[in-house]
Amino acid sequence: MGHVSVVEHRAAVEELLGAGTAEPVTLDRHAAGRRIAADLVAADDLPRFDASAMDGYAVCPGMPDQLSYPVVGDVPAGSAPGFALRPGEAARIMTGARVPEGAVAVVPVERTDASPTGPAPSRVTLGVEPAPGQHVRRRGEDVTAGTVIATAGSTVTPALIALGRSAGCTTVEVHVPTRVAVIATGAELAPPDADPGAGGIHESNSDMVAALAEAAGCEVRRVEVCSDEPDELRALLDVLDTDPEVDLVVTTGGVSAGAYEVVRQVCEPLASFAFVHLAMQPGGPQGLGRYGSTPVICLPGTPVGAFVAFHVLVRPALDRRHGEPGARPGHAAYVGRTRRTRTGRVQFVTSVLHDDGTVSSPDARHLTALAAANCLVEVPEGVDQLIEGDVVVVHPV
Ligand SMILES: Nc1nc2c(c(=O)[nH]1)N[C@H]1C(S)=C(S)[C@@H](COP(=O)(O)OP(=O)(O)OC[C@H]3O[C@@H](n4cnc5c(N)ncnc54)[C@H](O)[C@@H]3O)O[C@H]1N2
Ligand code: MOO
Repeated sequence: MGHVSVVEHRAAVEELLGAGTAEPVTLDRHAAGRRIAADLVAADDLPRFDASAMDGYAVCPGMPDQLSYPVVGDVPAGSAPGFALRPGEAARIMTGARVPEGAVAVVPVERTDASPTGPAPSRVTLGVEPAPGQHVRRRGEDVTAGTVIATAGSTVTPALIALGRSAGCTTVEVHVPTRVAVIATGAELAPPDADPGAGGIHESNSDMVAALAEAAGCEVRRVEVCSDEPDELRALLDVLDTDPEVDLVVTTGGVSAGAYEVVRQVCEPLASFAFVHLAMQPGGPQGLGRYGSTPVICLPGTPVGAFVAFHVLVRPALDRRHGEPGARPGHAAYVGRTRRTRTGRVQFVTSVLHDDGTVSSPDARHLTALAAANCLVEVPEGVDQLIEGDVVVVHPV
């Protein structure tokens, strides 16, 4: 095992995963939440034409104080008025309908002597003198064709679906989720519905890692649990390597120094693989490489180690592939009892960031602390204790 820093290993994971791809998808509800890969440009003006904002009368005053008009037409929404208003004329018009050429303003029906229902009258008298442009939504006043309405890196939201569709866009270019297979390894692992027996344990990593991958925008294609038999793992990896719908395999367990480290036994002989013990705790033992042509990332078996390693080492590479800005580390003042930490390695302490901006690391153990945590406090290699008031680096999880 070589000695590699967290930063170096994170870069190696990024290099192994490479850049992501993009695809056009229909701009519909299924696109909501997708990360946009290329600027989205309005295909049409919005509104597409000068449109009425009210049910009422479009008027073309013949003189400044004209209140009484002959009604020369009726324009329901969806129709194209086949006439132009001449000075002194009015037309009945509905909200959203295209205003006839010549119209200067729209007067709501409530401000006239006309009935809101029934056939259009032959004359209408206004209760107010309209201001020019009143209640007319001008063509392109919201957005004009060719304008960027969403930039690469932003997300498809329900509001963007409304804007994009209204502006005539039918598709949007989005990042393609990385398709992931997860394999938890270990002879001791019993599925949730099985009795673990005397030496077995309840298996948990497979679905934890799968859920972490989904939270990182991946599509999880397979979730497997494999024994410590090298042939079984090999057979599984062979299948996944020939599956064109798997971009990445993440394994857990079998990477440390024991006699039955199935992941190392199968992968370490392969030229592209490297197994290392990072100066990081938890999650120190790590491996990566290609099985055939498929990138494989090997996380340690301890659930807390696998969780932390996923966050610290794998998530940034996935974020990059998916065009995600990624959660930025912050700073917070440590509160609570003095906590001893081990030097010689970077430690990621499961912690709670409070609303007042302070952070504490409850003295709970392992998975209890992980389940209660909303962040990891990064303790640098040379630091041997956390004291109240210390300003620490905090990674949201
Ligand atoms: N002699 C040494 N022993 C160990 C070292 C070392 O450097 N020298 N490193 C320790 C560290 S740190 C870690 S982390 C673990 C990593 O070990 P493995 O990746 O080989 O994982 P396993 O041995 O398979 O399992 C470790 C632990 O986690 C439990 N586990 C495993 N998989 C699951 C699962 N899917 N669901 C729930 N729990 C799981 C497993 O039962 C073990 O208790 O090695 C240390 N040892
Ligand atoms: O590196 Mo391990 O137990 O500390 O996850």
